[in-house]
Parts: sequence; C-alpha cells; structure tokens
Amino acid sequence: MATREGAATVAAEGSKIRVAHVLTVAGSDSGGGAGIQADLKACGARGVYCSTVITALTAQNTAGVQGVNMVSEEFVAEQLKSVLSDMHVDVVKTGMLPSVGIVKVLLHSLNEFPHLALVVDPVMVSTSGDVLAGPSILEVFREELLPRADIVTPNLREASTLLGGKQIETVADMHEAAKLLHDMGPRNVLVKGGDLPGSFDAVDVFFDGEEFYELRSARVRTHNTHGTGCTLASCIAAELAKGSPTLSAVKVAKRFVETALDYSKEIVVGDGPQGPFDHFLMLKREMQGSRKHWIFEPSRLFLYAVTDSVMNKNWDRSITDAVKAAIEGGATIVQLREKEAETGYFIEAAKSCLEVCRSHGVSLLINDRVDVALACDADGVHVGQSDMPVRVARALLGPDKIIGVSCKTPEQAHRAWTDGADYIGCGGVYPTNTKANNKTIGLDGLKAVCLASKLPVVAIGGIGPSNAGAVMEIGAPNLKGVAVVSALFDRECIVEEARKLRATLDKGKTSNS
Ligand SMILES: Cc1ncc(COP(=O)(O)OP(=O)(O)O)c(N)n1
Ligand SMILES: Cc1nc(C(=O)O)sc1CCOP(=O)(O)O
Ligand SMILES: [Mg+2]
Repeated sequence: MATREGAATVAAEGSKIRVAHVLTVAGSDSGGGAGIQADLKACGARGVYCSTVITALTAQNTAGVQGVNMVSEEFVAEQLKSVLSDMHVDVVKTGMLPSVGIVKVLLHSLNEFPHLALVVDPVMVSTSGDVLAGPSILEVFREELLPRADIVTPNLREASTLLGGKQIETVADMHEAAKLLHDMGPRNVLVKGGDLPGSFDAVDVFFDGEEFYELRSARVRTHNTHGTGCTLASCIAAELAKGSPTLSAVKVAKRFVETALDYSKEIVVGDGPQGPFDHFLMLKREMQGSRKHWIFEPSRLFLYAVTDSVMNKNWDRSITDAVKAAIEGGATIVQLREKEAETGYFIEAAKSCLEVCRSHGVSLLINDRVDVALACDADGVHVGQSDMPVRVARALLGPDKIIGVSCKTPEQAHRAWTDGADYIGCGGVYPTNTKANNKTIGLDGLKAVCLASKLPVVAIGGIGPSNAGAVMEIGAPNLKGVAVVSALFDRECIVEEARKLRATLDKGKTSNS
C-alpha cells in the first residue's frame, strides 16, 4: 500500500508551487461542527488544501441529527471523477459512508489511483447517538475498505462494532482491539479512548503492526466536542499529505485537537447539549495577542537600518549593540545582513536582536536566510533576485511574515507584487562600496520602479544624511523611506548618525505635508 511519507508540504517546481492536498469523502453537517465542514476547517488550520466529495446531507445542530438525505451513488462517483481526474490529491480521508453502494463506488475510484494514501474514520454513530451508517456496512468495511487503509481511527464504540460487539473497557482491551483490527488489513490502527470509563487521561492506542503506543493527553472538560473525530482524522490526513510519518501525524493531530478543545471550552454556538469547537480560535487569539504589534505597516520603512558583519567587526561592536544604537537614533526597521556569520551564531545573535527590536516595537528582518528567520521567529526576510524566490519564501513563512525583495526594474517590481512580497528595496540609487559590483540605477531608475509598483518602496545604495532629502523628493507616494548600511554602521557613533539621518527625513516629511 502506498503512503505519502517523503512527500513535501509544498514542493516548488520551477516557479510553480504544488500544495499538499487532502480529499475528504464524507457527509455535510448543517451545524458546521463535524463532517465535511470540520474536515475543511481542520485542513485549513493545518495549512493543507482540501477538496470534498459529499456522500450525504445531514440536518443537524447541537441537539442532534434531525434528518439525513443520501447522495446517489452515481453523483458520488461523478464528484470523485471530477476531483481525481484533475486535481493532485495526496491523501483521501473518509468519514460518513452511508451505504454499501457508496463504499463500492469509492473503492472503485481508489483502485484507479493506487498511489493515494487512505485515512478511514469509520463513522457509524454521531456524537449525539444518531446512526449514520447501519450494520449492513460492516462487511464491506471489514473486507474491502480497511485492507486498503493506511490508518483506521475508530472510537471505542466503532472499534467494538467492527469487532462484532467486543467489549472494550480497559486500555488492555484497546490493545487487543487494535491488534484484531490490524489483522483486518490496515497498515496502522488508532483506537481512540476518549470514552473510556473512569480514565483520568484521554488515552489512545496506536498500533503499527509491530509496536503499541499509548498516546496520553489531559482530558479537556468541555461539552464542545462535536466533530473531534472528523477533525482528528483530517489532521492526520493533512500531516500525511505534508509528508509526515504516520505516528508523527497522529501525535500532531492529537495535540491540535486538544489545543482547539481547550481554547474553545467556553464558547456557545447553540442551545443543545453538545457544541462544536473552533478550529481557528487559537489563530484568532494569536492575532489579537502579541503578534499584532509586528504586522507590517509601510511607514516602518522610513529609516531602514541594514547591519553589516564586517563593519561591526571593524568597529569592534556586537550586532546587538549596533542594532540597539540604530534604534536609539530613530531607525524604524532593522535588517540583519550578516553575510559571513556562521548559522548557529547568526540564530543566537538574531534572537538577541529580536528581544531588543520587540521591546521597541521595531520589526526585524533577516537578509537572505529564510532558515534563520524561521529558526528565530523573526518578523520576516529580505531576498534578492537570485536568492530564494518570494513565492517559496512566502510558502515557508506563511501569510503574516514580512517579505521584501530587491528590484532594479519595473518588470521585477510587477513580479514582486504577483509573488506576494510586502515591499520592494530599490537600488543602487547611488554608487556604493558596501555591495560589490552593484549596478547603479540613479533617481530615474528609482522613479521608474516606484511608478510601476503597487508595493511600498524603500530606496537603497549610497544613501546618507547628505542625499536622503533628494531621494525622498522624487515625489513618488509609494516611496516610504531609505535603507542604509555604511552611513550608520561604518561610523564611530551609530546613534548620532541615525539621529542626523532621521532629522533629514523628518524635515522632508514636514515640508512635504
Ligand atoms: C532593503 C534592501 N534592499 C535591497 C537589498 C539587497 O538585497 P540583495 O539584492 O539580495 O543583495 P544582498 O543584500 O543579499 O547582498 C537589501 N539587502 N535590503
Ligand atoms: C545591500 C545593498 N543592496 C543594494 C541594492 O542596490 O539592492 S545597495 C546595497 C548596499 C547599501 O549599502 P550603503 O548604504 O552602505 O551604500
Ligand atoms: Mg540577498
């Protein structure tokens, strides 16, 4: 049986980016807590694309299931064909499969795409106790669907039903059940013990055919558990689609569900006894919390300080001291451009600079090194035309980080916008000794880039207190500031030089307003 182990989350093919993709084959929940709706949210929260084949429409809410309307086998087949004949699916995840005919249609499609990994959540009864697939389904599950699965994820009741009514009341029973289910053919089994009577922790048993793993987590006290099974299975599928090994995928998924339950403990969505939880609540909290201050605002480009490891060495200064001084003098954003630094040292220095920057509300970007930016959780990166492409950096860093890109031409400026950059560094405006063999484009070149650009622009190259005014006077509304290296860091007193430059820029701003 094929698995997706080794597949990349996001694989770059030239300038195209292939995204990890889960196809869910499940029922719709009108209440939005479980089924297709939970699967879409789970995959979205885990950063994976999700397509859907709907097997049934259910009318349900926090009180239970009021009605079920099955989709015809022919139309399930048509949906499967539409998705699988065109889209690059990595993993198929199943939920509610309400009839033997629908399972057979799915198996037929899976036979045509043998490379697809399969996660089976053997949904039979809803959390409210309503039957979603009758006993007639058991034979085809046991004999055809489970043998094709990479992992099957029953809760205690489903495991018991699949095993002909076996009593499962202890962790030892769960081990036995996992072994018996594994004998039916799936590569891995996860028996979920959320309903285990009298247990203090939530214990799940994972069996890969060789070893048993007891995965324990603290039990979250909440009524908002509707959709946990669908979410867990979708998260496992999402992690497999990114290329994780199965046990790691299960651990990540379990942690995600636990955290989401904890964050959603107190939310009220309906008046029934079992509410849904919020897959994105932790993201919202994060946005409302500390990260809010670091979201990019173009006016921050006003006085952009770019460090230089050689200059710091020549003046016998640490990077952190240099950064502190630049901020004290009025720098509004800092970039660490440490071309010679060893990776381990660079990460540690960046962490220390981040503390300084964050305590002053100043963003910190890393030049060239997306890996270093990720390692220290910097606010973003600056890349050049021959560094990591903006699209790839964006895929690695996510939507909230700042990405700047160097552009010398209007064409490059246009591309920066379509690729998802946040700002453009445009130069060299004047000749510079800091960057070898750098082409000078002059004020005219800067104007042409600003005119062509939908993004904010910062000018760079040979700029200091004597010419910064002239640069800003070109009169382009999206020119937001100047970036400087030697005018600050190749001087005896960084604070003083930064103040001088800042005064020039402030003066220009007042005379223009
Ligand atoms: C603000 C800003 N603009 C341009 C550059 C130059 O980046 P790049 O072209 O990648 O050259 P190196 O700095 O890596 O030598 C920059 N660093 N910052
Ligand atoms: C890093 C860099 N990039 C440039 C570009 O043209 O993209 S010019 C440059 C060096 C700028 O240093 P200084 O302020 O000392 O002239
Ligand atoms: Mg570069």
